[in-house]
Amino acid sequence: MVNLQKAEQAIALLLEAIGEDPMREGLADTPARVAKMYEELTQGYDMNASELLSVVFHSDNNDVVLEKDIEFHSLCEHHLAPFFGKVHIAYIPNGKVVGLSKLARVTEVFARRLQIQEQMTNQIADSIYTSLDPLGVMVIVEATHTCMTMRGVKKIGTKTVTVATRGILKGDLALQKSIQDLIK
Ligand SMILES: Nc1nc2c(ncn2[C@@H]2O[C@H](COP(=O)(O)OP(=O)(O)OP(=O)(O)O)[C@@H](O)[C@H]2O)c(=O)[nH]1
Ligand SMILES: [Zn+2]
Repeated sequence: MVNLQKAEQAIALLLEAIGEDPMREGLADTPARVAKMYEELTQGYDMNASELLSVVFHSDNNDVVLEKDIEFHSLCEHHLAPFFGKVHIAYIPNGKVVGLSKLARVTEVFARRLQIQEQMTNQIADSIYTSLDPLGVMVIVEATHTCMTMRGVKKIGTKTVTVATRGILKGDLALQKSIQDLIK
């Protein structure tokens, strides 16, 4: 849970630090707004992935299930700058499948935190691998980091791609390739 009062004080201090007057008309409500925004952007800390993935359905299918192009927004833990893009989640069921919306919800659980992209990718893969006990999981995340585009090296157009594989997908390059082809 975010301590809203503390967050408001911090934002007012930040405004002062950059030479602004936090009491001027346009900024008077800004500390409260920004505190609420951080509450929303970090609500993943209060969400539980294994609870979300506890409602499963029996299925004899053991071919790939892919939910692709799940959009996400997160905050990089180094600069508190947004990074955003798409998550693609593939898994090979082993008797259990989960409602498709839950894959998007699991993405929210881990995106709505201070993150680095590699860790977010691994956390999504691990939660599905642990909760569904599938034969394999592959998670691919493609993102733009505003800490690299609007500041620092300012390399507009750069994308970061991270991959996490679990189970039989770890060593099976042919299966990995067929999932990548489905994503294209
Ligand atoms: N591996 C990884 N690095 C990230 C991620 N988000 C931001 N970074 C990087 O974190 C690094 C932090 O580097 P520092 O040298 O401590 O910070 P900095 O001086 O602000 O670095 P510059 O961005 O190069 O100006 C930068 O290279 C960022 O590009 C992420 O999700 N994963
Ligand atoms: Zn950053």
